[in-house]
Formats: sequence, C-alpha cells, structure tokens
Amino acid sequence: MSAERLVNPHSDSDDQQVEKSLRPRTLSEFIGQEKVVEQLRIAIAAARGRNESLDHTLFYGPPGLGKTSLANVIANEMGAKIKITSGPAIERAGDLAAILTSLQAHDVLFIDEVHRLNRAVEEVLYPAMEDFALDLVVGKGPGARSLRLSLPRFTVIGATTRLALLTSPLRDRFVSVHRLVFYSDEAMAEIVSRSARILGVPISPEGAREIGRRARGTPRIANRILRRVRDYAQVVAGGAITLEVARAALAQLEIDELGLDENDRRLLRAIIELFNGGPVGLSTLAAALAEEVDAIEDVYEPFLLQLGFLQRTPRGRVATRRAYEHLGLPYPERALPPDDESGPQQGTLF
Ligand SMILES: Nc1ncnc2c1ncn2[C@@H]1O[C@H](COP(=O)(O)OP(=O)(O)OP(=O)(O)O)[C@@H](O)[C@H]1O
Ligand SMILES: [Mg+2]
Repeated sequence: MSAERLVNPHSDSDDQQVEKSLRPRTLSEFIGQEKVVEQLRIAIAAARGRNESLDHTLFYGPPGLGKTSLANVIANEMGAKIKITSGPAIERAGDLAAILTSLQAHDVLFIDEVHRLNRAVEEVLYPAMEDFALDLVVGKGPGARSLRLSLPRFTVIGATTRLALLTSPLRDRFVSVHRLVFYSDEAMAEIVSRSARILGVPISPEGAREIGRRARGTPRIANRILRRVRDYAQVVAGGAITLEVARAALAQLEIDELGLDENDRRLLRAIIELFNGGPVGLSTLAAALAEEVDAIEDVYEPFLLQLGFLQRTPRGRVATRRAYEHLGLPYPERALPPDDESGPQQGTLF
C-alpha cells in the first residue's frame, strides 16, 4: 500500500522524473532549513576561500526533506562534480576502491543510505575519509604487501534517515552533521509556489498555503499533492489553483486538515480500538496493520510523533488524547495503569 500512498515521503519513479526539475540548485534557491543553510553557506565560503575541499558532511532526517537536494546544491556551490551512490549499491570493498580512484580534487561523493554500508566497505572508507588514502593489498599469502595509495582531497556527503544505525567510527568521520527537520508552514507555502511556477500552474498564495500546510512539512509530499491538485484544477476548475480548488481536491484525495490520510488514521484507530490506546509493541502493531516495521518507523511515526498524536514509551506506542480528539473518539480517563488487563476498556466509561 505504501507505494501508492500520496503522502508517502519516499520517492517513486514518477516523482524522480519531476523531482529533477523541481530540485533547488543553489543555496539561495533552497527554501527553509535556515540553520543548516547558514552553516553550509559559511563552510562553503571558507573552503572555497582556502581552495580546499569541503569537510565531510552528514545529513539525517525523515525522507523527502531535501538531503539529496542539499548534496547536489553543495557540489554546485563548490563548483565540483558529484558522484552519487548508496550504501546498498556498494557491495564489495573493490567497488568503493574503484569509485575512490575515479574522484578528482574537491569532488563530492554522495552516499545515500549511508547506514547500509557493509563492514568491509566501511573499513576502506575510514582511511579514505581521514587520510585521503586507499590501502591496497598486493599479492597473496606470506608475500602479500600492503600498499598505500594517496587520493585527491574530496568530500563525502552521507545521508541517512536513521542516524542511530550508523556505526560510531563512521559517524565520527563526518566533520559536520546536520539534522533536517520538518518545514514550517511558511517555508512549505513558498516551496509550493516555487514548484507551481516551475510547472507553469497558476496558483493563489492561499492555495499554495493550503497545500503546503497539509503536506506534513515535507517538500516531496507537497510536490506530489500539487501535481494531483493541478490535475483536479485542470479538469474540474478551469486550471487555476485557488483556496477553494485546493480544499476540494484535498478532500477528494482524503487528506485531512492536518495532512493525515486514511492510513495514518487507520494506524491510530488500531492502537485505540485494538490495543486499548496502547502501549503496544511496534512489531505487534505492524502485524495488526499488515505493514512493515520499517514503514511504520520511517513513514508514519515521525509525523504522528511531531503532531503529538503518538508517544514512544519503553513498553510500546501510546495514542495520546490529541489523537482521540482528532478522530472524534472519547478519551478514556485511565483509573488504572494502562497495562492492567482489568483497566477501562475503550468506550466503556462514556
Ligand atoms: N528546501 C527545498 N526547497 C524546494 N524544494 C525542495 C526543498 N527540499 C526538497 N525539495 C523538493 O523535494 C524533493 C525531495 O527532496 P530530496 O530528494 O532532496 O529529499 P531526501 O531528503 O533526499 O529524501 P530521501 O530520504 O527519500 O532520499 C526534491 O525533488 C525537491 O523538489
Ligand atoms: Mg534522497
């Protein structure tokens, strides 16, 4: 189900086509994430001023917030080439060695899903990042010798949605580490307006604001919703996206006031109705929803946590009062600890 989900922050092949044209190319085109942008602006100016490569940089945060975009922006601002790969794509140490020897001074090596590098590959990456050196073993058996090859000074940019899964030696080799956060409503409105301009869709500021506000603080989702609303506007409303058109289209797409879709509501209802509001363990919840544990952790939870609809406790996930209220369900005032089997059942107090 996630693959077709409109509010799924992961990109599909359809997105990838459009995303290329919508991707910001310079720091000044990059909207929001002011803290990160400001730090990058200084780091890039300093590196350029000294004619050095930029320090290794790591971006982490939920999918669709601009990690890949920032890597491209950095290469562009450095006037450098970018080589794009990912943790799972580099299978053997030799694959990485081949990439490393092809780099030129100041180039950017972008490693997406950097937490998924395997151990043997990481071992090669450490000296490359730290000393710009590649250690090769020449020959076999007792006669084998180790040879150190020096590499040009380059920049690794890593991206991950799961900082906690990075090994600490790898994490330590990134000199600057930036967390991307969900975008503010203002930034989202600006992103929607900009994308509409690039796509040639007329949109009112109120229409842009409405789409941005309901896109979970995630530019990728905003761009996807924008394209669907554009279709709606074209077929039903004469082409332009006004506030009314945006609202009508979003209603048809079943995206509610807060940007939740049917799947989010299903997850919250499951915790409330099947598990008495929680706590419920992640794997139990995943099984009840026929979802992957990863999908719940990566896709659903970050935004529900941000809204304060969900709490993570050591004993599992708990739906908060706000979640009940949003779904229009009565909140059971708990007389007993929530794990007590004889505690109040959902609904029985009212
Ligand atoms: N600050 C921004 N301003 C304008 N558009 C943006 C911005 N950030 C992201 N986007 C848009 O959102 C899309 C998704 O961004 P991007 O691919 O960089 O996210 P990501 O963090 O790399 O996601 P993933 O974790 O899935 O790899 C881009 O195509 C771009 O159009
Ligand atoms: Mg990416």
